[in-house]
Amino acid sequence: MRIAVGGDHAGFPLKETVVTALKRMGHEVTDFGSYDSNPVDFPDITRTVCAAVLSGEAERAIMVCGTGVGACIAANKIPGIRASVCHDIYSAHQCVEHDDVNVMCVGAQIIGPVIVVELLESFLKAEFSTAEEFRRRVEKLHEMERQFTAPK
Ligand SMILES: O=C(CO)[C@H](O)[C@H](O)[C@H](O)COP(=O)(O)O
Repeated sequence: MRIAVGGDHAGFPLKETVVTALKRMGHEVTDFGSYDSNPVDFPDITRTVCAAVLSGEAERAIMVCGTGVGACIAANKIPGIRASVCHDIYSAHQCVEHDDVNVMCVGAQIIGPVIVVELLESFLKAEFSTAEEFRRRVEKLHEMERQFTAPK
């Protein structure tokens, strides 16, 4: 799978683990930084990573910040992105199966290099259910994006 990865300064060390693990699993990885621990604002990297998903350059994305929360808020501002913070294995696959999540956000200040690899495996193996109720609910998310997106 083609995966976009990004993170801020707080996420940088764990992002390196994420990139290495994804490549080892055989995924095609685009690393959008940051590339060191110098302070960077999470909305800037999140915007770039999510743009790669929306353009089709990447099928899914992983964002790493301190808690995963800031990146998740930023990603969910972008129509077409469904992001979730996932720090447990059940959420990591259920969020795809039920909610068609395309960006998983994790916190480097919350979890470590062992759990993050299991989260990646769980998230990337999962597929969106064909069940009508889940399709209907995600379609309602699209309707909300259209309703609340300000006209330009
Ligand atoms: O977790 C985050 C946002 O939800 C960020 O990655 C930062 O860790 C957090 O905002 C703290 O910022 P700082 O500049 O590292 O103090």
